[in-house]
Amino acid sequence: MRLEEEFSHCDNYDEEEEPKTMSQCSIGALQQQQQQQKFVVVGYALTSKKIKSFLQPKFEGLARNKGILFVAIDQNRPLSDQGPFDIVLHKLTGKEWRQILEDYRQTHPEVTVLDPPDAIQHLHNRQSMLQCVADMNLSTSYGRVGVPRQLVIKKDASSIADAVDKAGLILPLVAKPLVADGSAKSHELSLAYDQYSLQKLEPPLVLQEFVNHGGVLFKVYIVGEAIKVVRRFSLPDVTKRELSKVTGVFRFPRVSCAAASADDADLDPSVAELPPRPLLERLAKELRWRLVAFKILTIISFRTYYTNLWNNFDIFI
Ligand SMILES: Nc1ncnc2c1ncn2[C@@H]1O[C@H](COP(=O)(O)OP(=O)(O)OP(=O)(O)O)[C@@H](O)[C@H]1O
Ligand SMILES: O=P(O)(O)O[C@H]1[C@H](O)[C@@H](O)[C@H](OP(=O)(O)O)[C@@H](OP(=O)(O)O)[C@H]1O
Repeated sequence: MRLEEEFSHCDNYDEEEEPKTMSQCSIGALQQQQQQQKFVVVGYALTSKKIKSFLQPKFEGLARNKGILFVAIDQNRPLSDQGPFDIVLHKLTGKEWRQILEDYRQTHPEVTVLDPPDAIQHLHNRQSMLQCVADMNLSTSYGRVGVPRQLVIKKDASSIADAVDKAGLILPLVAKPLVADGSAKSHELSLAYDQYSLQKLEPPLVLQEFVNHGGVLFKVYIVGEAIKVVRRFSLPDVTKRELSKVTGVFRFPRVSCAAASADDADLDPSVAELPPRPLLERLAKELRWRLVAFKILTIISFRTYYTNLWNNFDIFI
């Protein structure tokens, strides 16, 4: 990437600020900047939903200040005729697009494709998405890292109750579409309280045991070495009493989206305590995740002593 070597600008750029003016940095430095300025060009191929949420004018301005230019890829024209790009950033799926990217990578090895289709294939399916976490079998001094017990139902809603019974999954169950392709539909989740209602679900889906976690979870963002953790409100715990009384399938909206931030909320310390940094670093390292966001649920019933919060917990991702 050309950013560090070739693009030099005034020191101390504040992420929130406009570029510095002449009076703020030396004329010599500015001239040097003009001579050396070479933008990192990011060609992007994203859905209109993603463009709206991600490419906000403020973000584009900030990127420009840092020497990064975002340029839309025209999907109706050959990729090789466009650019030149330093990076191709995409979040599209489909066989045809995959092939286009693979061909482009062959002919343009100098361009960083984020991410190569092969490397992210497993993320398009909620079952394979969590498999690497399960396979890792990570047990640290902070606790065991695992995934909620789950079952995949490919088709035939009438067979779900039997399958759940055989697998020994305990109700209530969170039902998630198997495919995770970034569409609004792929985020439509439901909570099934009783065996009989399971037939109302729509395969293909993943059924996951509901993990009580105190109504707050942690969303972890990893970019290279940088790790950022935020608190989000989540589904409330399901009590035994509620379970004995409630039946049916309840669809729920995106409960832990950015608008559901719990960072400034006055939370019980037993649910507010952030996951320990070394644990997150270990997770990122073990999984070799370089650019990712994931959620951590935990079981609060294990949180016995405040001073010992994150010791010996089951940590669910
Ligand atoms: N096993 C579980 N036990 C309890 N709550 C869960 C479980 N799985 C998911 N949830 C709740 O459902 C929400 C959405 O689940 P998940 O993150 O798997 O779906 P998503 O579509 O990837 O989410 P998002 O819409 O935030 O991208 C979580 O934020 C959490 O509140
Ligand atoms: O805003 P946070 O809490 O980081 O949650 C993100 C989800 O984790 C992503 O999965 C969403 O992207 P996709 O809908 O492309 O999967 C992403 O969708 P968006 O980019 O359309 O906002 C977000 O919902």
